[in-house]
Amino acid sequence: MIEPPTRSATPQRELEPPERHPEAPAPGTVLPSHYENCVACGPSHPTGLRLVSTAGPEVSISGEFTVTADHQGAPGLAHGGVLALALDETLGGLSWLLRRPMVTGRLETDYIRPVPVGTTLFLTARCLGFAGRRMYAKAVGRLGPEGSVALRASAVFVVVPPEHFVEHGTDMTTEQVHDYEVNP
Ligand SMILES: CCCCCCCCCCCCCC(=O)SCCNC(=O)CCNC(=O)[C@H](O)C(C)(C)COP(=O)(O)OP(=O)(O)OC[C@H]1O[C@@H](n2cnc3c(N)ncnc32)[C@H](O)[C@@H]1OP(=O)(O)O
Repeated sequence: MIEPPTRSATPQRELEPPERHPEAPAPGTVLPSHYENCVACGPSHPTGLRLVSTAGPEVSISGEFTVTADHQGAPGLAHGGVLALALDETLGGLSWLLRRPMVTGRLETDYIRPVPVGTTLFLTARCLGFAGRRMYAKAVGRLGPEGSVALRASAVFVVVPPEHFVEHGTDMTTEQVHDYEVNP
C-alpha cells in the first residue's frame, strides 16, 4: 500500500523551525522520569529499560540504557521492538524542551547492527521542526558514546491537548496534567 504523503516521517514541505522553550531544562540537565511505571524510563518498572535522558543543546536529547536479559528477542540480542521503544522514548523526550504534549504518530526505524545484551546504547534525538501540529524528528542509537551506529529513526509526533492523557489513559487527573504542563 502506498502511504499518503502526510503520514511519512520525511517532511513534505518546509518546516517551521523548532523553538526551545525559554524555561526548558538547561543542556546537561538529567530529566526525571515522566511516569514511575513507564516501561521505558520508569524507575519502578521491574523489567523496563530505565532509560535516562539528558537535555542537549538546541532542541535535542540524549538517552542511555543498558540492554539486559529482560530485553532479549533472539538469545543474547535485544528485541527490535525494545529498541524501537528506546528510540520512541528519546524522541518523546523532546517535548520537555518544547513544553508541548505530543504523542508518536509514526516511527520509522532502521536496524543497522545487532545490539547484544550488556550493551549500553547511547541515543540522541533532535527536532527538525513543525508542520502545523506535526513535529518531525530524527534519532540515532550507538553502541557506545562514539561507537558504531546501530539504529536510526525518523518520526512524526502529533501535538495533543493535555486532556488527551486524561481522556484516553488511567491514573491521570486533569490537575496532574495541568501541573505537568506548568512543570513537566
Ligand atoms: C501533558 C501531560 C503529559 C503526561 C505524559 C507524558 C508522556 C510522554 C510519553 C513519551 C513516550 C513516547 C511517546 C509515545 O509512546 S505516545 C503513545 C503512542 N502513540 C499514540 O498512542 C497515538 C495514538 N494516536 C492518536 O491518539 C491520534 O491518532 C493522534 C493524536 C496522533 C492524531 O489524532 P487527532 O484527531 O488529534 O489529529 P488529526 O487526525 O486531526 O491529525 C492532526 C495532524 O497530524 C497528522 N497525523 C495524525 N496522525 C498521524 C500519523 N500517524 N502520522 C503522521 N501524521 C499524522 C494529520 O495528518 C494532521 O496533519 P494536518 O493534516 O493537520 O497537517
